[in-house]
Amino acid sequence: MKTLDLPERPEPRPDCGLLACALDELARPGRGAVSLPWLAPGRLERLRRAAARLPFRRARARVGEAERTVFQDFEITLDVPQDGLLRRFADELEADLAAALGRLERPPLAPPTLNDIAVQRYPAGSRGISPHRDHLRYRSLVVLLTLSGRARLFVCDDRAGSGAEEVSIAPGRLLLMRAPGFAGSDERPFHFLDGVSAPRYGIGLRHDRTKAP
Ligand SMILES: O=C(O)CCC(=O)C(=O)O
Ligand SMILES: [Fe+2]
Repeated sequence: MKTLDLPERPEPRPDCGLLACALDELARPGRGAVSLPWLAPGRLERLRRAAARLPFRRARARVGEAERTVFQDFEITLDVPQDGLLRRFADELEADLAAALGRLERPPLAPPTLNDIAVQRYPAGSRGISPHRDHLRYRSLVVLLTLSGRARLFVCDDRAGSGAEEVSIAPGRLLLMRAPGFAGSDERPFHFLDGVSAPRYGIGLRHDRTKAP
């Protein structure tokens, strides 16, 4: 007897109203990052499986000199197939950001092209990443999607981690962080990640001004 595989039930699109609200909230003075629920478990698990197949390498344990040293304890890959699920997610997110920005009276940025995708993997017990600012070449908005795991992300005032405020990176959530050019400011918030108690997969989506759009 033949069995019939039903096509996957289409999942509802994420709510662009929520994304517009989050972008508006991020534009408030003093706000470095915000997070919002974004993907349902089914889609998330498919993305996590696609991420797990990528060729990771260990990140350098320390970058920068002397008091500017940043400690990193994760694996990373930038080798994301152009025709795969992760790139498709980035394309959809570009469209969702454009739609959300279109709803705002005073959009804090032009719709970004997410031309830089990094996938990171942290084992349980990892030390995470110490306080740092993302590179200057990343413009307007940094987006982190958490695919799985348990960890804490904080936005803080300096390299010592003073004034740390936690922003949720529970699986399925999208974290939005300011980058230079957001709301007419050059602000690059310090942030760090620690407390990895279950293996984390996360995707960082950015606009790198040194690459083709
Ligand atoms: O694990 C993440 O999602 C991002 C950590 C981070 O801040 C970075 O790699 O710049
Ligand atoms: Fe970062």
